[in-house]
Amino acid sequence: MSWYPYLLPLLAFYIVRKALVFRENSRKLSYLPGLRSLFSPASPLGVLLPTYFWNPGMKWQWHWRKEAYAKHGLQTISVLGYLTSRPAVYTISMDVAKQVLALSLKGQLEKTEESTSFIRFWGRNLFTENGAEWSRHRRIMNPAFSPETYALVWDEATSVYREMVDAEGWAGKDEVTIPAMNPFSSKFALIIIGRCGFGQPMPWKSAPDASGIQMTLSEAIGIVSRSTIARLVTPRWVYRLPIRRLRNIETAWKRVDAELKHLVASRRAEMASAKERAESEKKDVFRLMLRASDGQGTLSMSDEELAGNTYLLLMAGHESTARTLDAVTGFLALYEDKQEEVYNEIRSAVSEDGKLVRASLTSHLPLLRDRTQHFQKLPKVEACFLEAARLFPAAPSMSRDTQHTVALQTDAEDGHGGQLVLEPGVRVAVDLVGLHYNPKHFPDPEEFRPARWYGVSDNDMTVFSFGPRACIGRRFAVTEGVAYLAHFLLDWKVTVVLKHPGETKAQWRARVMRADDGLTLGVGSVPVRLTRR
Ligand code: HEM
Repeated sequence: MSWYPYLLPLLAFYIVRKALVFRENSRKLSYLPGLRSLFSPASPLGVLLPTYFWNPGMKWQWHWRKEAYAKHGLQTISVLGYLTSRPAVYTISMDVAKQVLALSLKGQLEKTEESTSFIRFWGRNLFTENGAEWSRHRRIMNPAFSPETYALVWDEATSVYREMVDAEGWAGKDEVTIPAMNPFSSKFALIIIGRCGFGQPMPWKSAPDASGIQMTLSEAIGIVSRSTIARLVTPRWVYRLPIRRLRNIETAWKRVDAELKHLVASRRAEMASAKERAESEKKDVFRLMLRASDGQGTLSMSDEELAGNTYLLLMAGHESTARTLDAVTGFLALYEDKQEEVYNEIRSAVSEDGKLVRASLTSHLPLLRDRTQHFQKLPKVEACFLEAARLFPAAPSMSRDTQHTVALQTDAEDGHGGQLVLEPGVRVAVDLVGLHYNPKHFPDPEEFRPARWYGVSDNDMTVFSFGPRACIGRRFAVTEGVAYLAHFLLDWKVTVVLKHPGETKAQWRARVMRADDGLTLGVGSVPVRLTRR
């Protein structure tokens, strides 16, 4: 029997249904002007299809942001897709952002459906949970982010940097040209999270894997992080089709999954043995998390949750830092005067035996801790890392869904008459790209100006979100970034590699420092030249 006669009615049904949904969504936000397009940015088709005039895509905050907000003279706008279901509101106002993030804890706004669907791959974890469950995960994980962990991060970052220089053959050279920084920063960040996050040996030159799957763990993790968004919006069977690229993705997911389960099981066994626990001096994040979990009695974590959090740490703690390192390298190559300032600061921190002792985690860290840990301060290096993360925020938006009617207070400039009332089922996103380029909060936002971050407290480091749900790994990331940059910039002067002799620095910036989207936001390939100091 032919199915053609049913096609037209089915299509008509689909269009009418979408039109009704769109009408209902528009009603919910009828008072709030904003962006209208075929697909909304976070919908499956919106994610899969590239940015085009009818599809804002995942990079809309980059390409369409200025027009979208400026057109209506608003700091908070609505974003609706004609063919997608969830009505959304995006804000670049700090006041509104703070309320959104605070309400997340009071149960009025919760993690989005898409965020919680990560459970499908990873199991329940800190990122996917809300309310009391979130607080249980956070309580168990907090002790794992301690000064001892950061000391380990500094030491490992120092060793990995040295291994990289030797293994890549840069040690004996006066000049090295690097077509793209990303393979190095990505590998660096992966090894750091492997060693400091999970206590895995992970050498720079990793041996091929013995599990029979022809893919190293690093390769597999790279593929997993690049394909996470696509896997969220495509069914599993797609990856079993006889297409090599798709099969590789499936293999990578299996490889990482097996590795993490093995890690959980082996560390559990280790912890179960009291003797080994007493002997084990290792303080990686995973072991500390497991210890804290054991100490929580009925509030401890299950194996599934441990695996979920392991996945989370691996993904959240790897790419975001690597992408920020790419961006900061690019900016320092462009702004040579800033690089010189930073270099002088690093030189002044070198001890008499020519070594860089551990730098402080954040510039305002209590002095007492600094003294006990023999930490030094490199505020200018830290500020460069934060400024690059402002210009290219690895997590470009933080989205929540309303559970009840929510009222957000707005100021006069936002033009909503003092209050925005959102019905249940509306998505609210803090547009971190827009907020970071909002001249009200960051004057001359396009300029790389690290001094903006001098003396800023942890709570005001917007790049890591703010409030109690801010990034748990922020000090981990900052320590790693500062340690890497301090060693790298002490050895090398970094300059841009131009495409042709006539290319200006402004053209280089426009060509290279462009948004490249994936699981996280960052720049693409950063071609630089290293000249020995
Ligand atoms: C430059 C590097 C990093 C940036 C820019 C960054 C940014 C962020 C942001 C903006 C959030 C909030 C997301 C939201 O509320 O929707 C977040 C959450 C989180 N980050 Fe990071 N992060 C970085 C590095 C790290 C590292 C190194 C780790 C772990 C080792 C980590 C682990 C996490 C976790 C577990 C959460 C969820 C926290 C919660 O929901 O309570 N991040 N990060």
